Amino acid sequence: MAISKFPPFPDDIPTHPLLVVDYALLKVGDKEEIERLWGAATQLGFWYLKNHGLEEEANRMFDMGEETMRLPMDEKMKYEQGDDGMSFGYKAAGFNAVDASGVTDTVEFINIAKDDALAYPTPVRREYPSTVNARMSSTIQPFITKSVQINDTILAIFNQKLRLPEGSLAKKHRREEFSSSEARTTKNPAGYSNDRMAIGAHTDFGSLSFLHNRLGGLQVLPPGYEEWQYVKPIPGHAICNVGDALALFSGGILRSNIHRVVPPPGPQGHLERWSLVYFTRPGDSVLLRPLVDESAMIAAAVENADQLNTPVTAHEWFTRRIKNQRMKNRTGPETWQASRGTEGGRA
Ligand SMILES: O=C(O)CCC(=O)C(=O)O
Ligand SMILES: [Fe+2]
Repeated sequence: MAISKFPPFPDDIPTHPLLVVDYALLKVGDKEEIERLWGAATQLGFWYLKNHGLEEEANRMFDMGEETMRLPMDEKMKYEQGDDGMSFGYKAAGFNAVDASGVTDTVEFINIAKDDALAYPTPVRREYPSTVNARMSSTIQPFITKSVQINDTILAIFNQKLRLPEGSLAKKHRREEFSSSEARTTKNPAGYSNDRMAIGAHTDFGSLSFLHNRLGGLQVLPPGYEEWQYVKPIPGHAICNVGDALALFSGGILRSNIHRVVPPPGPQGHLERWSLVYFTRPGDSVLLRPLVDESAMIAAAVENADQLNTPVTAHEWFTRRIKNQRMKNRTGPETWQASRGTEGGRA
């Protein structure tokens, strides 16, 4: 799935520029690059990441996604997420709401638990379609292992910048503890009108998202803006963003920005759109609350930050949000409200 085979992103529609962060420089502790990352994570909460070294793995994940979505629908449905708030597995198009009125989403996706990929061939969270199992060792494990390494490096930088004791954020994302961390390959079929939301406006649930896009369609609503802005895919550049869990841990210093997905713009509009994300999320038992006891900087920030009235565990948080975006669980606009995170002010 080489990016060059797609028509270019149109040059006559406005896009929102993101800072470009060089992962190779982050890895060697380059101070200027760390400042650039910090600026991006605290202002918009989105940035491009170049030199991440995952292009090949990402291409193979797109192949896995295509193979999986080509399976007959009744086969895919054997691995559906279900209505109890579990994220792992297959989600059919139309099974989630995109807004409070109950308009349905248009994407299908397959979510693979980090825990299952790393424990393969022993299923520890759930079972997957044959197309996933066939690529677990060759494709999914390497993609997840490298994504985890990259996100761990970024978390260690945030740990230091937030003046937390060494390893504090790492302890909330331990490899050994079960979590909702997962890889997702998403397909949005062509043919929808350009204002039909593929994925409704949301903040990401977890700590860090690492996204690979080939076509346009991702939009952000930056602070102070009233109109959605496209984020232009750049070859070789991943798009990274902060999720609600890190925003909560940091007392709002790190920003979890609202975003959504619409069909690709202009000459890309007639194409199906594929995207790939690795979501780093805290361990299931971790409480989502500002780390005020561990950092004076966070304690000072927290007074004017969004925070949960009653802290919940990461597991409770994900279950509530995933469950309440499912159409099957919808009773009215309140169900959408119950699926929201920090984007509406106090969560
Ligand atoms: O497909 C994209 O560009 C973004 C997907 C997304 O926001 C998500 O799955 O949380
Ligand atoms: Fe997202």
